Amino acid sequence: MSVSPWAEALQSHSWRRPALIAFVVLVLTVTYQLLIKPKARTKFPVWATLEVALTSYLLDQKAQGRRVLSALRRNDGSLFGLTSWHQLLVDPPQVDRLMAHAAGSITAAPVQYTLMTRVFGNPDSPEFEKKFFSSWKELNAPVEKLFLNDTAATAALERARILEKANSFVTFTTDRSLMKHWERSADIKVTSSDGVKKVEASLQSLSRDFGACVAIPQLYGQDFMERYPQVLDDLWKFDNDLFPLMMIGIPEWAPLRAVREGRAARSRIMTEIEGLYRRIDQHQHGKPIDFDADMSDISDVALGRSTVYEKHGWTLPERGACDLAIFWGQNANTQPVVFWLLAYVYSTPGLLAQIREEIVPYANNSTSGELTALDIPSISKNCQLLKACVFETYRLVVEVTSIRHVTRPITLTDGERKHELKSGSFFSAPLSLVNHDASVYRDPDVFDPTRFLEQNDASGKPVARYGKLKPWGSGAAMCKGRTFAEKEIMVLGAAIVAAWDIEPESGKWELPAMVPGTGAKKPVRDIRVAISRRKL
Ligand code: HEM
Repeated sequence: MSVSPWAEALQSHSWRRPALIAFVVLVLTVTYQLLIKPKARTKFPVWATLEVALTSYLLDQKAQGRRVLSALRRNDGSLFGLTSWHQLLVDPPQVDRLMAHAAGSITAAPVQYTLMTRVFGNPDSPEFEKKFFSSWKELNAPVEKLFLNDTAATAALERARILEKANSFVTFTTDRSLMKHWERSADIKVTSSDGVKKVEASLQSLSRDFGACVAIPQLYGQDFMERYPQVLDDLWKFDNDLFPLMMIGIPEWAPLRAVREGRAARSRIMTEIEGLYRRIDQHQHGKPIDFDADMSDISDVALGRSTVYEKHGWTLPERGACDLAIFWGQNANTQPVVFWLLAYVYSTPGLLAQIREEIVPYANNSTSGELTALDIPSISKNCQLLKACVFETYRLVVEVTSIRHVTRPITLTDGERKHELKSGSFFSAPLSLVNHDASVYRDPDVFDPTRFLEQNDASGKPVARYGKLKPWGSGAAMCKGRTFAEKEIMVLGAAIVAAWDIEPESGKWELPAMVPGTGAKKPVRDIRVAISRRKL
């Protein structure tokens, strides 16, 4: 989860004006905050979000930007920051050392608390704060057990009936009531040319919602999806409209349509998750279950979190609001990455054929193109070119800033210098800044998965390695869903590539420009494509 969705926007030249506005807002906010001298600083300040964005933008301007920053910043060396309350660290080896500090010195909990209260709709009250800080570690444990553990993540994907779903990626129907859930927002049209039946669709909506329909039941069960048909519309409305505005401190009462509709979507999601946790509570206490709902496939994540919520006295509405963070975190980055991966693989000349050759032992088709077998463990283990494509997609579309609160003073050795990070301050590491640096990645704007392929010394075969890429953050608070996310992206990518031919409706692949998202970037427009069963 990145909290600097505007950083990327500021890196494009068309955003210079917003950069200037952000700078002015930043200076005013810092001055205001310093003047009123707030007592507690347990929340990540709004002005620091803007500071991350502005600093990232200026650093990307190389010498010129660094000159401006040098004039403004408080420290020198690898630290950039206007105040002693928030410093930005840009040197990757330093970041790794700093992030390796024990939990007694740095923590991500106040950052999570900030998101909980600023974005996910929880009350910012002393009672809630106490409840949150006493349980957040315990609440993360069930998430780690399922989404971080290799065997558990693979088993979850094996339960997700991906083969069957991938064969119905498009169903060649225009009757909305017969469509699969993921087809409903893709503006489907059924056509045929040269005797081949095709579906015209919006690729981003289709692939993003397809991924969400695979993932969400692995968290909350199928019944949740069926009981709440608007779930995907609400998720993306909250993610696209409300989340970035809340992060930059727009008040909830702001008379903006995006805020009003985003809040309504958020409130519907929270109510539905609250209803789910009521049923889980009934199930766990042997009581009659609302609607006699099917509870057989609710994940151990939700069951385990329910136990922790109960232990710490969370009310049902609080459970709904808190779990929104997990629901959002499970989907907000993963599903856009599935879209971009497909867009890159289908549009890069020659790559589709190479990937198909690589996955054929693990994703078999019948002569009519339908998938007949999908070997999930082998795809994530053996398909190194596909994995390199996923890494290259992360590099191009995932924006990451790790943020921590300092709980004990830290002395940072920075070459000849020593910096003091004081207790109670925050520091941020904009980890994806390096992803666009031509001295690290040659031709950084080009999609080239081979940059992540290295030769394995023992086998002599190519193997995909992360190198300097850090899509999951750094240190102990690194992403708790990364194993599941990466497997999901690879397997969905493999299944769709194996079963479907996809061509741009315009006749020529043109990938849309990107705008900052809440982590993964979003296309400025969807891509209209024609999809047909793969010709073998
Ligand atoms: C491509 C997909 C994903 C990306 C790029 C991603 C990225 C990230 C990043 C950058 C962080 C912040 C780490 C830091 O502060 O250093 C994070 C945190 C987190 N992510 Fe993910 N994530 C993805 C998918 C998922 C999934 C599927 C889940 C499952 C629920 C998940 C759950 C979490 C949680 C619980 C945290 C908070 C960890 C903590 O504070 O201890 N993420 N993620």
